[in-house]
Amino acid sequence: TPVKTACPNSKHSAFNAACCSWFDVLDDLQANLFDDADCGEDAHSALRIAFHDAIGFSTKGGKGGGADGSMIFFGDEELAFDANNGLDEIAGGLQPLADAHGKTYGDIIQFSAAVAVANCAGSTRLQFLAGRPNATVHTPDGTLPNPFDNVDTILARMADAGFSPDELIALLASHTIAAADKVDVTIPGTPFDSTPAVFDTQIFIEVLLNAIHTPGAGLQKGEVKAPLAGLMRLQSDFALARDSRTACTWQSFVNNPKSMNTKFAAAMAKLAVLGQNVKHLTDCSEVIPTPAANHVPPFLPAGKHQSDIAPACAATPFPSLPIQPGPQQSIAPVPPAS
Ligand code: HEM
Ligand SMILES: [Ca+2]
Repeated sequence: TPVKTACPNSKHSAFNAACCSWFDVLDDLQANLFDDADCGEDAHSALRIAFHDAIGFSTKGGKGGGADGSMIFFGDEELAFDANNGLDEIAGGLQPLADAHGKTYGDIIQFSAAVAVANCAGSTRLQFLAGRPNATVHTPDGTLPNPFDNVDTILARMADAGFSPDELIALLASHTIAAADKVDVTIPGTPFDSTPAVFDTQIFIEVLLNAIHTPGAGLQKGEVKAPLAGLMRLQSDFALARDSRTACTWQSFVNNPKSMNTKFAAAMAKLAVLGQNVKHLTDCSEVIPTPAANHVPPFLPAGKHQSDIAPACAATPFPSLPIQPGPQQSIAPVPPAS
């Protein structure tokens, strides 16, 4: 049976001694960037930048190098793209961390995303493979799906990068720990579901609620009405939840956190190595912490009823969910990173 050996600089021990240096990164990241292993704004941003770095890739070639850290390595160019608005902050936090520990930007981005997800209760541990070389090519603008794109455009871009519609919906579980700073700059930190610090299925439920609220300074490009005060809904999430190609997969996660987590982890494992030769990478998944459990089953937010759901999967009825007790809440913004 495999045995762990103590790592030299920390309280940790590892099955693979080559992974010990990642425990040092973990301790530094958790203490100094993630405010003591928090599922807050910095953790959310770390997951977002992992998507934005990796998706700049085409199975046909001619785009970027995938999960290669070009978002930081060529940050002067790539952080200026509209779709990367706001990612300068997390990039600026990760760059010195990578430099201090002698890690590449491609590795630090995917590592911090896996740790970020682990900081959010209800998630599952993601795979982490180490050893991505430095980026060598700039990613051109236009590789990110936009919230104002139609479903055809979004699915085509994801397919070009090698992802099926089902995999995209699984990846969008990420929007359960997400908020927008830049869609409407008058209301920074406005979350996409009522539980932005919990990796639960609420995003899949709440995007299917009928919507009545226009937050902030009115509806912006790529934004549609929200179901609760304090929430924001992206037009892309709205459309993908209702399109016949994706609606049933979307709904399938509503009452099934286990399936959501399994499929999210599988799609993230693929995303994290886009453009990389996995034969040259070392499995350091053992460094990723075990997330806390979420003991709250999927619910309709207080004040909502089953009749407020607009089901969109023709094949299967929307599951019956308990209603959160108490009066309807206005959802608080995610506080800015300190
Ligand atoms: C159709 C595809 C997608 C679109 C159109 C989209 C769009 C957006 C937009 C507009 C924001 C708000 C940014 C801001 O204003 O601060 C956002 C946030 C976020 N997105 Fe996505 N996204 C997509 C897919 C994904 C995927 C696949 C992931 C991860 C695997 C992801 C992770 C996140 C996270 C974690 C945030 C929150 C960032 C924070 O709170 O700081 N998104 N997304
Ligand atoms: Ca959530």
